[in-house]
Amino acid sequence: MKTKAVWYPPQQAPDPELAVFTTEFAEDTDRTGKTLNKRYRLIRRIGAGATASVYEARHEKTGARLAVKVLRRDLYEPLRDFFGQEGRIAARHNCPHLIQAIDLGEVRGATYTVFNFAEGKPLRHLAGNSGPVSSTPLPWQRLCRIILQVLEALAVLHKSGIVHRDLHSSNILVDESRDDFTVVIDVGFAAVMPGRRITQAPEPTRTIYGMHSYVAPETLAGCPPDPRMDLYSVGVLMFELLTGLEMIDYGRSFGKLAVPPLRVLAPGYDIPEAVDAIVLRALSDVSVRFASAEEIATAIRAALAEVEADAEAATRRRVLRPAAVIGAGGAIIGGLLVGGLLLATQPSTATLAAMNGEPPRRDLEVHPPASGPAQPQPQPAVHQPPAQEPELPPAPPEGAPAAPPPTPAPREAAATTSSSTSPTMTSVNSQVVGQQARQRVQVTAEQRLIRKARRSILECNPDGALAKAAVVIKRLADGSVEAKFNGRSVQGTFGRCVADYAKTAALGPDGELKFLL
Ligand SMILES: Nc1ncnc2c1ncn2[C@@H]1O[C@H](COP(=O)(O)OP(=O)(O)OP(=O)(O)O)[C@@H](O)[C@H]1O
Repeated sequence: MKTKAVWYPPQQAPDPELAVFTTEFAEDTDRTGKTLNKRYRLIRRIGAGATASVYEARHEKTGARLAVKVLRRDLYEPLRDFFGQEGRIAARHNCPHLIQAIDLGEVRGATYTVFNFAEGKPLRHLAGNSGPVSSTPLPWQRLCRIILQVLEALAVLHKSGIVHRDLHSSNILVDESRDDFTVVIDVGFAAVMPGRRITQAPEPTRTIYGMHSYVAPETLAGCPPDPRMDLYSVGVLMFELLTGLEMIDYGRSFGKLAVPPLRVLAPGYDIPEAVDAIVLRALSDVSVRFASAEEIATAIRAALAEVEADAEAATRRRVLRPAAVIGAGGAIIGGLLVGGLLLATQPSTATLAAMNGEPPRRDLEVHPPASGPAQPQPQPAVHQPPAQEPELPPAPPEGAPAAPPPTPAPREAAATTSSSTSPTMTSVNSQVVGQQARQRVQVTAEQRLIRKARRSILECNPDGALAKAAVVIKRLADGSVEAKFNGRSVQGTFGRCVADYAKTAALGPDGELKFLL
């Protein structure tokens, strides 16, 4: 089964009475230097928000490093109990990736919660980004490893009937000195699902908390808390950190939004289609979204394993070839060279399909990273979600021929909105992924060359017309390398830049690469 990156537009319109409030708040009293209940010495304030101030603190007796969150005294009275539940939620689990509360108290009318101190910096600051949104994409493998830890924390919350509701890139702390150890903080907006309530505090009704673009569409439509709402936020996190672009606020863009594949928005970052498919599915209508944190985690692990299998196979080939050559003499050298050449010049099925008259890909404008962050353009809806949960097709039997590699989806087909194109869902079946891994091994050498060529060409900043060109790169009889775009040579700055890359292209004699940019 192919892993296709498809986005299914959310079907629920935001509640028409939805009004957006940006909370204005007065400066909260800074309690730095104070000791709460003779126990917690507040060393410095590390955060001040709408509901609380957070301090780095020391336990007077044990010297333990802690974080103490003191609710604002002027907090709207009915909300005080609600936010007070954060400590109870954060104390009832044993997950290293979820912040743990160790005490609750009150001092002169101020309610406070004591947490273990989580080292690290907010996820959005990881790649040196200091703005509200990460503007430099994180390498996908690194991000996936961080997200797996976030999903572990979510799985624990969800099993206890709790929805976090405020997952965003500031509420995830990542410790680079400990191999990106990740902790999810701030369960202050969490909702406890009916039947699992742990306090009698009334849930604020008709009020939606959270960071605009991270809030799931069905939340804005007024649906009751559901773990899948957090999975939408995971999709937004991945989208923003993989592309360096801000996710469009669904509440303000209902009906106008389409989420294009991430590889189109962030060319040159080698985002595999499997990861693209995961993000688009997480951002899709709730009926087709992943059902649980574990389900996304399984899909992410499969994507990581697939790439690792590719890399291992490539290493094995690199190690095996010279040994065989040395052991068997000149005749085999000739054979291997021919074999290697065949491998390098054999276009993948996808390339062949595209080059053989199938409609070229008509994705969005391609924005090379060098030209600065691009904004996703409003597009027509891509697919309607199926009426019910789509069934995953059964895995092919062991030994069955591998499915053909994904063919670039023509935009025209992708833009049809109804039953004409039945949606294909991401399969998380490991057997199928295994098939894909085996099949990809056969084309890895060529894929690697194409990847490098694409990246180098995109770094030359092709203009809009060339950004989607069919490219042919060929070593000529005189040893030089020629690059043609839609059958034509290119001139000017772009042409010179491409020519510089061509001089370095690792193509054998008569070698040729064909691909869509
Ligand atoms: N346990 C912790 N360990 C280390 N730092 C923490 C911890 N808890 C919170 N912080 C720091 O304090 C900041 C504010 O924390 P938190 O998000 O919980 O407060 P908040 O008042 O709910 O903030 P906001 O309104 O911005 O969501 C965090 O961004 C983080 O940098």
